[in-house]
Amino acid sequence: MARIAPDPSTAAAPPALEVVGVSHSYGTRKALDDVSFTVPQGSFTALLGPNGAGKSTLFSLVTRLFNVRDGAIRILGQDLAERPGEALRRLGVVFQARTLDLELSIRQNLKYHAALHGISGAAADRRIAEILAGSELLERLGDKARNLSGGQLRRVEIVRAFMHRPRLILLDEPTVGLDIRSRAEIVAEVRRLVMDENVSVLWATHLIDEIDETDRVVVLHHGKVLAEGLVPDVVESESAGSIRDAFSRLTGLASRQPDLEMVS
Ligand SMILES: Nc1ncnc2c1ncn2[C@@H]1O[C@H](COP(=O)(O)OP(=O)(O)OP(=O)(O)O)[C@@H](O)[C@H]1O
Repeated sequence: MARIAPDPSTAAAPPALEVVGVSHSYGTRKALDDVSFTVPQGSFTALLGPNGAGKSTLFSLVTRLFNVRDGAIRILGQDLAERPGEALRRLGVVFQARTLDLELSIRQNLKYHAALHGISGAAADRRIAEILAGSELLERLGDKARNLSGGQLRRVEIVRAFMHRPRLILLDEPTVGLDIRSRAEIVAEVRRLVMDENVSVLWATHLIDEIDETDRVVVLHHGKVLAEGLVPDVVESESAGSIRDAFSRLTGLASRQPDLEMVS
């Protein structure tokens, strides 16, 4: 596997996320096979893999929906099995499936989540105003979630994930099912929040066009990590012309497709 050395400037801090030798099976089907990678602090790391690569399984393990039976996962140095409370307190998650209560207003959805993290009414209102400064969603806070578009609902879920000031954000294919404009808005919004709040991101996607030249990328295929590193380094190590080309060389999947939706 092509594994590129991490940026030395971040080497001293514990990684935001460390996945070490993690395997997971559903019955006899191995979904993750000895998976190891890191998300350095302050990085935007794309977890790139086609449908069925194992991305959601990995997210289920990091969020403790499933127990880690083989290997270890650490969030900012805290072992998920040994100190789950400490580790999960620093984590914000946007799952693939929609999880807002459609009968509650946007404000109620955000404040309910804040309350679960011990953030009281006035502090939660201040935090909402802070995250949504300059966004048209500020004017929609009193609207029921059911009256928002799919792209707006996704953006509210992203805001919700940031409410308790996590240090690491996981997003599991957050733009699935959205049109091109909404997708671009969401990618831009997350990148802006990452800069403003100095958080680390693991962004699972099968869409190569969501990956930026400055990102780190972890290529996952059939439950195995095939490459890990900054995009230019992965491209170079595969003697490829682009990350799409590098992905194609690593996985043997065709690179002409606009995305990887149809391959697995
Ligand atoms: N509950 C389950 N029972 C059995 N097999 C499962 C289950 N969930 C996932 N799998 C299998 O595990 C493998 C990895 O699936 P996973 O959903 O983690 O991949 P993914 O990269 O998230 O794909 P997608 O983008 O389609 O969600 C696939 O072969 C899938 O069929």
